[in-house]
Amino acid sequence: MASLDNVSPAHNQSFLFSQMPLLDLFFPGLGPVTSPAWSLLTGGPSIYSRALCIVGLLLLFGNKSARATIVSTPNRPTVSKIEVPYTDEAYDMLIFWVCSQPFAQSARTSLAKIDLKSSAEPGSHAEKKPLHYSPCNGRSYFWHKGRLFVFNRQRTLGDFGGTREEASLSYFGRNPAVLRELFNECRRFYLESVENKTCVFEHQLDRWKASRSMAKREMSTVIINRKLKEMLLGDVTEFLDPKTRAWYSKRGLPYQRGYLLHGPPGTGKSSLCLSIAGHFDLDVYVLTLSSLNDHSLKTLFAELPQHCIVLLEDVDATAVHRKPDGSADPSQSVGPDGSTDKKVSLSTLLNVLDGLASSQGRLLIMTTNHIERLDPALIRPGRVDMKVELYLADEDMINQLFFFVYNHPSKTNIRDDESGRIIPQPGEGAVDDCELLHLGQEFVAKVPKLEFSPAKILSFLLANKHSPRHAIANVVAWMEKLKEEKAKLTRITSWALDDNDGFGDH
Ligand SMILES: Nc1ncnc2c1ncn2[C@@H]1O[C@H](COP(=O)(O)OP(=O)(O)OP(=O)(O)O)[C@@H](O)[C@H]1O
Repeated sequence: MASLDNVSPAHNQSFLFSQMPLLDLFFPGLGPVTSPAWSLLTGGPSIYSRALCIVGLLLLFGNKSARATIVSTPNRPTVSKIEVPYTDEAYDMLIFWVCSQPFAQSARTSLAKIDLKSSAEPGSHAEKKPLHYSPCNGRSYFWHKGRLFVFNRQRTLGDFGGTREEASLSYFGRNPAVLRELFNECRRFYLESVENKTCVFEHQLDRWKASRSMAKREMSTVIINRKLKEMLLGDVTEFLDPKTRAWYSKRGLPYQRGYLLHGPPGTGKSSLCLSIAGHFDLDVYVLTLSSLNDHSLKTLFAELPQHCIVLLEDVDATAVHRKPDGSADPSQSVGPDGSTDKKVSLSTLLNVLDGLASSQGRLLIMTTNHIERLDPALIRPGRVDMKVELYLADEDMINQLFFFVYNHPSKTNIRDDESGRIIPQPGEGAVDDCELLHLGQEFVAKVPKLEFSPAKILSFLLANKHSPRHAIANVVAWMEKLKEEKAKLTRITSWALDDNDGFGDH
């Protein structure tokens, strides 16, 4: 790939001469004038000014056909074009590829954003918040594999104060296969960049949009009851088996499966969902019911791809109302604060979950801290096929969490070639396997069972990650502190309630 802007003058010149027969093909009559013009053009400061020179020369000296070509470019039928809607993942593929190309760096109009994906090391003030530029609101001309293309991206003000974007890729030729080949290249480039990552999609109005991609979370990093984990993995594996799909299809059943992950905060519900996505290489589509209405919910379900996870987090927080006669209220749902301005009705939610408008092969994962608050219709078999309860840490989980922190694979892999023993890592307070086993037992003995969430224990261990002995020495004091904080919080809450009551009495 080469842009007119980003090649050294000498190289640029020879490169451009190699393109001249091609220019002749698309701009009949251009050949005789290009030769002296190239030397002028290759020294120009930007692609824009060079493009202007070309246009000027053609209009001045070109024959009738060349002038006509310029005037109607690039909307003439001699130009092939692919348009890409903003809300499609193809848009991300194109923009991602474009931004990696040299011509993007010299675009005259760009969109500047903080580069959230930058892997720059924190610390240096000068390198904080690096910027990322992408061509915008204008045409960029570029050469790719000996052909001239045009990238065009327009941002306009959309409905409700938002921005609308659209992009297109054009090619000076009639063969659409050339454009498709380039687009395929964009697709491959994009897919390579998200390999070993889990892509998360969120909705903007009633369209899905890729919001982030994150490193796949390994199943082994989520510490839950081992049998439960095996059962869950087995169930998903069987569901995603192509034979199961055929089985569903023969019986005319919607090919989809629902899971409810429930349990106290910090027990790993969201983490488990992400690790399932990582393990089975599925993308996650996050639904936020509170920002949707019936119509957008239906549209979003209709636009789900095959084989994906739909995640409905904290589903109790947007409980949907029933009518007094017990049927699902078609017009209202209630937010956690009791307000009735949310617009997804229970009946519509149940319908979309039943799969009438849904994709084939979707896994629905709902999470909640309060299963008792959910409408029974929402979690009846067929809509939720498996309920997975996650607990506060029991003995086995405390032990697993301890080993997860101090015996991480990255450390155990570093072994002495001859003895096979772990080589202590400097500054890590490293201990050998046997000692770690004893320390683990000591730690487990000090922590009460089913009292702390895995999130809390993990956070404590991470604060002591360099030394398991420190963790053991500090764990009792840590638990005392947590208890004190909890008691303080309870006092404040009851004081606030008493105060409110007292105020109300007056
Ligand atoms: N069982 C677990 N195994 C490993 N890490 C866990 C586990 N539970 C929680 N964590 C860690 O604690 C943090 C919070 O976990 P997560 O958000 O998955 O919990 P949750 O149950 O979804 O919480 P909430 O109900 O508050 O949304 C994450 O950093 C996660 O890595």
